[in-house]
Amino acid sequence: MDDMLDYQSIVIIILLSSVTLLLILAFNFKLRSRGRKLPPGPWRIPVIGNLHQLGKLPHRTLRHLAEKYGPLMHLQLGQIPAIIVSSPEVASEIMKTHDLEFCSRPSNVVLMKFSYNGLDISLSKYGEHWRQMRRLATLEIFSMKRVQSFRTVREEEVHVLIQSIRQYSCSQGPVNLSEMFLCMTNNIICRQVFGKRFSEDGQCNRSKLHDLVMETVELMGGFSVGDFFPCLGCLSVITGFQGKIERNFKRMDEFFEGEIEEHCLSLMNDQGVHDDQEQEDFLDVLLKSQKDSANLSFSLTRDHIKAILMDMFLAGTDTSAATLEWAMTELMRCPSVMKKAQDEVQGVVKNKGKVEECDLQQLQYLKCIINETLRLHCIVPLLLPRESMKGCKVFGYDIAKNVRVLINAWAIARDPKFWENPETFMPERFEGNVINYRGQHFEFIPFGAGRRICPGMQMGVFAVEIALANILYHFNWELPFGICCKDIDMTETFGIVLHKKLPLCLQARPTNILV
Ligand code: HEM
Repeated sequence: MDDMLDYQSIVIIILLSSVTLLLILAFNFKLRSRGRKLPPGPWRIPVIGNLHQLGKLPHRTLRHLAEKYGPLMHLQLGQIPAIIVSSPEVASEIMKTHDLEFCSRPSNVVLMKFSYNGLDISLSKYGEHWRQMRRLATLEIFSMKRVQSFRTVREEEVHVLIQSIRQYSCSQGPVNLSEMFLCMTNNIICRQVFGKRFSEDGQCNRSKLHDLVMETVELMGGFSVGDFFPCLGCLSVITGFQGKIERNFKRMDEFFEGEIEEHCLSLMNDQGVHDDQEQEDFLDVLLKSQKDSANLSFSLTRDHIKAILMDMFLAGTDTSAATLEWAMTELMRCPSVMKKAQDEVQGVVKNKGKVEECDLQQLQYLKCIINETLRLHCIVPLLLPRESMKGCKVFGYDIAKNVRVLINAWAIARDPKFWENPETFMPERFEGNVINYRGQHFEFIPFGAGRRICPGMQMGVFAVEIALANILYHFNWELPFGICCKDIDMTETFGIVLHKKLPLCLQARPTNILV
C-alpha cells in the first residue's frame, strides 16, 4: 500500500511539475510589438511552435515576423526581454548613434564557461577590462603588420589544400570541400596561434583538435532552455547538456594548458626568442605581454590568455570556412560567374603556377564574389548578441536596461529597399560600388559594426581570398554525376555560424597548371 502511495505521489509530482513548466513557458513566451507601425501589444504567438522555430533558424523566423511587424520589434523570449533589429536605419541607431549604450554582451552559463567567466574579448561585458583586452589584441594580434606576417602560413596551407584535393580527386572521386575548408582554416589558425599544425604532415585532414573545436562551436550555438528561462537552468543538468559542456571545456582547457607549458618552456630555454619578430605566434606574443605586464593596466593572467585562445578558435575557424563553402556553392549554381572568375584569375596569374597574396589586389571580380557571398549568406546571421547597459530612446521608443539586442544582419542584407533582386547571387552589384563590409554601410554588416565589430575581419578575408583564388586557378569544378545546378541543396544549419546543412561535394578536374 505504502509503495502504491509513493508511486502515485511521484506521478502527481511529475504531472504538476510538467503543468507548471508549460504554464511558465506559455506565460513567458509572448511577443510584444512596440514599433511605430506595429499593432498594440502584448499579444501571443503559439508557444511551442515558435520557440521551436526560433530555436531552429532564428534569422528566417525573425525576418518573417519583421515583415509583418516592422524593423524594431520587442520580443519577450521566455524571461529575456529582447529587441530585434531588421533594417539598416535601426541598425545604425543601435550600432552608431547609441553604440555606447548597446555594446555590452549578455551572459549565460555556456558563454560564461567558455569565456573563462567573461575574461575573453568576444563574449565579455563592455567595461574597462574589455577595452584593455581588445586594445591588446588589436595592437598585438590583429594589426595589419601581424596579419601580413602570416602570409606564408596562409599560402602554405592553401598549397596543402590544393595538393590534397588533387590527390583525393584522382583516386577517390568527388571531394568533400566543406570538410577540407574547415581543416584548412583550422590549420591556419593553429599555426598562427601555436606555430604548428595538427593535421598529418602535408595533409589537409581532420585532427582530434578539429573535432574538439567543432564540438565546442556546436555546443555554444546549441539551443538551451536556460538561455530563455534562466530559472530553468537546472534542466540543462537533467538533459545532460551541462555535463557535455563541462567535459568539452575541460578538454579544451587541458589542451591550452599543454600548449602554454610547451611555449613557456621554450621561451625559458631561449628557443622561443625569435630573431625576426615577425615569426612569433600569438601565444608567444601573449606570454611576452604577460611578462611585460607593467605596460598593461591589468594583470594578464593565464585564464586571460586561455580565454583569448578560445576566442581565436571559436571565432576564427568556421567563419572563414563557411564563407568559402557558400562562395563555391554559389559559383556552382552560376556557371557564368564561375567562368568570369576563372578567366580573371587566369589572366592575372597566367602560368606562374599558384596565386600569391601579392596577386589578390588585381582580382577585383573575386573580391566582388566574396562580398556577394557575405551579403547573401551572412555567416553570423544575428551577429553576436548585445545588451543595453542603460535605458535609452531609439526611434522614440524606450528601451530598458539589460535588454538583449539581436541584429538580423542576414535579413538586412536581403532588404529589397536597399538591394535589387536581393535573393539573386550577383557579384556585379559590387563592381564600382562604394559599399563595403567595414561597418560604415549598415545595409551590409557581415562583420558587425561599432565598438564590437569583428577585429579578425582582415585575417578572415585574406584566408578566404587566397584559398578561393587558388581553387579556381588549379581546378575546373563539376557536380557529382547525376546532379545539376538547380539540385544543389541550399539548406542552412542552425547555430551561431551559418553552414550548409549538407556538405558541398564536388569533382575537381585539374587544369593544366603544374605546381
Ligand atoms: C569571414 C570570417 C569572419 C566573419 C564573417 C566574422 C564575423 C564576426 C561577427 C559578425 C562578429 C560580431 C560583431 C558584432 O557583434 O557586432 C565577430 C566578432 C568577433 N570576431 Fe569575427 N568573423 C570572421 C573571422 C574572424 C577571425 C579570423 C577572427 C580571429 C582569429 C575573429 C575574431 C572575432 C572576435 C575576437 C570577435 C569579438 C569582437 C568583440 O566582441 O569585441 N573573427 N566576428
